[in-house]
Amino acid sequence: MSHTPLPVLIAPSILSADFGHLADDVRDVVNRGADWIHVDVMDGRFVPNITMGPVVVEGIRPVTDRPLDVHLMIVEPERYLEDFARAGAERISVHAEATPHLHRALEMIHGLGKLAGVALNPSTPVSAIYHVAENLDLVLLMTVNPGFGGQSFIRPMLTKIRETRDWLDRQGLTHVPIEVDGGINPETAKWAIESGATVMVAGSAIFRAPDRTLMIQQIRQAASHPSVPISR
Ligand SMILES: O=C(CO)[C@@H](O)[C@H](O)COP(=O)(O)O
Ligand SMILES: [Fe+2]
Repeated sequence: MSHTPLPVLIAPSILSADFGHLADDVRDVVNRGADWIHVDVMDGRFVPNITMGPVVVEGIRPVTDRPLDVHLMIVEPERYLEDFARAGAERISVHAEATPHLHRALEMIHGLGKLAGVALNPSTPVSAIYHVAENLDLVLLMTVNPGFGGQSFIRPMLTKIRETRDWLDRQGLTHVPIEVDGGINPETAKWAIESGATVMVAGSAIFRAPDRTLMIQQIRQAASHPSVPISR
């Protein structure tokens, strides 16, 4: 199966930014090459952590013209879609596990004029999105268990990335990117890109890098370097 021609995009997760200087950190990663800004919304119910809501999206919206990529890790996401759309999200991803009405949630996002993504936990099979093929602008595959930054990439997710890419391509959805989220660094990005993902979310790797420009470049170009065996 040939690799998708979609460009590799870098989406720094502001979960690892300095919240006391959030605008400065957003500006900084944009100036250093970020394509999207990834916003992790957690409610303390879907995941065991509480982070930020629409006011933060609204606060960073004027800071950059880069797309704000909102990842909702909240139960009943339908209740808040309008708030995030109004706050300035460009894309909104909801977890398949967080709503019994996934199709409706995606239609709501489109009705608000936004791009719709579905996020899947590591344990959720790709078949969870079969019924919403026509409603997808993005598939977000968690490569850690959601809830926290700084965790290690779960390697068996590489098979799931490949399975998802093959399924999307078979549906004629070659334009729909796969975003990977969790434990992304230049090494894991290489594996993920070679498996068919093109949007790299990275929080700790970018915000804690001594040289953020270099880190963004290394993640973007990860797959251009010679293969090394995946160590076990
Ligand atoms: O959605 C999540 C975590 O649930 C992510 O977006 C993390 O924020 C990624 O952080 P790193 O693993 O890159 O540090
Ligand atoms: Fe995320």
